[in-house]
Amino acid sequence: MKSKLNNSLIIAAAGSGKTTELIKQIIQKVNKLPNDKYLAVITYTNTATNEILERLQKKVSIQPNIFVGTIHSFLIKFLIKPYGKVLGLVPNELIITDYDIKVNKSSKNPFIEKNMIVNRLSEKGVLTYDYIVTLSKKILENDEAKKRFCNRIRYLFVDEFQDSTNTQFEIFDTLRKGKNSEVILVGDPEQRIMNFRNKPRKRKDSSGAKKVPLHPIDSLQNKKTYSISKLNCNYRSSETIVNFINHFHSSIQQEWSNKEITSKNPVMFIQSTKLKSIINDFNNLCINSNYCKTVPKTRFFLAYENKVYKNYRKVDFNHKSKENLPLFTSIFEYLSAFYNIKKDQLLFALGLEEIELRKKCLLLLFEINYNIDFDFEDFVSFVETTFNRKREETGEEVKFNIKDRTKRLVEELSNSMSDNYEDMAKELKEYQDSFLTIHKSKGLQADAVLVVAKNEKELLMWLEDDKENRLLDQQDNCRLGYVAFSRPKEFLCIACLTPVGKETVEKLNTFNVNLFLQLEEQEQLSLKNMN
Ligand SMILES: Nc1ncnc2c1ncn2[C@@H]1O[C@H](COP(=O)(O)OP(=O)(O)OP(=O)(O)O)[C@@H](O)[C@H]1O
Repeated sequence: MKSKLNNSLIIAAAGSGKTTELIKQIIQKVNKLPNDKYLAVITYTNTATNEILERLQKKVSIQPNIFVGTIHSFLIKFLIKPYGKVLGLVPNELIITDYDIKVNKSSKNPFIEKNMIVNRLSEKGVLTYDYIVTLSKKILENDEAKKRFCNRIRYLFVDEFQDSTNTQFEIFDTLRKGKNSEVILVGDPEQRIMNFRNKPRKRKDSSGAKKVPLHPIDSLQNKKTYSISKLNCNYRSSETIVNFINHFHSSIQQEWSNKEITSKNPVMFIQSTKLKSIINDFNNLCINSNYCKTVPKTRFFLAYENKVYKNYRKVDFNHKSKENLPLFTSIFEYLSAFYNIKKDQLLFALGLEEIELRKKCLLLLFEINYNIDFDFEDFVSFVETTFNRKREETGEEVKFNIKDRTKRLVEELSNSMSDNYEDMAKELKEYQDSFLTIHKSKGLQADAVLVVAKNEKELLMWLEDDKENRLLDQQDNCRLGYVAFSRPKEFLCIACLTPVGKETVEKLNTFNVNLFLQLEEQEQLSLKNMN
């Protein structure tokens, strides 16, 4: 007899051990899975896919009817390959590309122009990632294809559901509506920070006014179609940090659950406004047991934009072994193409010691991977100045006409980097300090974290504690604050690069944040007050 289907949305806030819960639920379902049906798990990255597969393998045997993969591989396997050709929507041979088509901003209607290019490519069998989703939706308009799709999958798990687009959700929801499958969505509404990539389109409401619709992870919480459950534990952070982040979460109040983290370090606001002093203060606080009970081993320096820490992103390389890490091989290859020099001649041609070259490669890596506002024009001069290519003998600058090739080369490099994400995470772990954008810090954790706002407005968005205002935030600003504040295990410091007003200080006080002003500045201030 078929067991009752329970479609559910699991709200899993930061540090709640989401993957552990996901694995537990998958195993329960594997035990009930009929041989002729599939259990599918949609993950957000290849790294997440591998982690889930590895952890599952330890507990159950992975049968061919278990699928774990990204949304695009899921759609290709279950919709495009079986029905795309039959329905005459794609030719026989398919090429899948993650190339993002960009049309000229000055174009009259960039949206239509992009669609035309994407459609023309698909006729030739070249499918972009975005188009895979659109095409899948089109396939599901065919009743027979829809029926077969629904009959094939018994259980569908979706990890990081907050980052799905509305169209992706409509595809998952088709399975729920088919009444033969169970859909389990897992995510955290407060960690939805990919709007810059998945911008939701405005739709007309009943009064005819154009509005951006709520993301399904928010709207489903008021409907009965999915049963809602919440993971209330926080296994990552100290009690003070859990209490602090609870002010901002719109749907969960977490409990401090990792009793091994007994320190009650206060959350600090560093009042200096110069980055150098802020970092200096943070360094001092980390080694002052009145503020931070144990000296942190790993630390994150976070900001919205990478450029905040541009002068600090140098990492000490001297203790590294000389083995060729895959990531560096990719960068060496990139440089060799960029300068048109054979790989083994790079050191000589650039006049650098190997250790120097490696340090500079790391700078390049940070620039490509962590700078989301990255500009190709600037990038050429960034590479040229970083490597400062001069003729050894004469010191004369050597110039190449490299601009045209840059974009392609950088894309190739950044693609190979995302494949190597695990290695990169390992490399980063070797360093005690990591300078990251908030986007890149998602899913990671460190003992101590410094989060720097570029101005008071940004800080106030991060500190927004009104649920309605947070829901209406289309730019992810409030949620970026939540992601950053929820990274530390033991110690959290916040700072702002512009002075903050009395009201902001009062707001910080209501959240039990302690203010820190360096002694010298305190003295200057009291002198000023006396005069
Ligand atoms: N059931 C558990 N008991 C004890 N510790 C746990 C449990 N689950 C996870 N942890 C630990 O808690 C920390 C946070 O877990 P994890 O990174 O899986 O959280 P998450 O839900 O993915 O958080 P985020 O959404 O912020 O990335 C990790 O150090 C993990 O080892």
